[in-house]
Amino acid sequence: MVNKELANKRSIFKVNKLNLWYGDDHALKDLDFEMKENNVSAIIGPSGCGKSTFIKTLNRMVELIPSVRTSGEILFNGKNIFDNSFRVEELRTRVGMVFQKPNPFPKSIFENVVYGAKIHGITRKSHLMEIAEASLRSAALWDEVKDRLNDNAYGLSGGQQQRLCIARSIAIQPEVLLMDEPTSALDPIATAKIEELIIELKKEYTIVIVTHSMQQAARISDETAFFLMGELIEKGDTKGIFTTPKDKRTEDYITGRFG
Ligand SMILES: Nc1ncnc2c1ncn2[C@@H]1O[C@H](COP(=O)(O)OP(=O)(O)OP(=O)(O)O)[C@@H](O)[C@H]1O
Repeated sequence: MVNKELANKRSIFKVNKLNLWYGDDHALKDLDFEMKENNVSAIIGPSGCGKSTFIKTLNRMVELIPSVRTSGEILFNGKNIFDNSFRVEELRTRVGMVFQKPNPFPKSIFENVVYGAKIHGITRKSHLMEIAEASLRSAALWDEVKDRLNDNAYGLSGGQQQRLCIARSIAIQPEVLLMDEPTSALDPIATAKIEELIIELKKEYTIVIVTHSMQQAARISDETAFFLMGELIEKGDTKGIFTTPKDKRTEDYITGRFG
């Protein structure tokens, strides 16, 4: 069944025939993938199938590894991110990333959130304070930290640190948030908070989340993509993928026959 609401949404990323090699290792194979605005896409698949590589390609972070070579195109708002005219700094500003392990800087909570804004030349204290408050509110952390903004971020719990990292990403107003297993280092309560936050954030952002938890993909994503050995086997409406997968390999994976 064609999801009409989804079909009417604007395309943020359109990936055409993407291949990626680490030296001789062919890690992504002929991927086609489309991502619509204000949607949560979950990427699932067994270890080593290329999930992290794929999302790190979307903001060209993967190119920090010298052996990487790519072919194909990734259109971001219609422009190929591999074109020489596309500035990688701009791409990474508009496509933020949150990692598996929370990685705050060894600075105060406030300095963590406004780090990107300062790099972009904002210096006025009142403006930085506005950015910090808005970002921390969006990341559902404001109430917990508003009285200790000058404390070191390392004093926060793991779940709070992860929400701080989300606030830091939001502070530079990206369009897309890439999340690489953002709850795998967290307990169930902190995980539930991040999941609620993701559902709230999709009103303003387009989100791609890599997850090993199929329950998590089912709870929070609109679309799910199943990767296997560098190939995109199947992608579609999350409910459809989990109830009536088209490919036998997807079915085997979601029913726990391998992975
Ligand atoms: N820096 C690297 N250098 C060389 N090969 C790499 C590098 N990173 C990943 N690979 C290889 O690329 C393939 C895909 O790895 P990737 O980390 O993207 O998979 P994944 O699905 O995210 O795995 P996991 O679920 O375990 O995190 C694997 O064969 C891996 O060994």
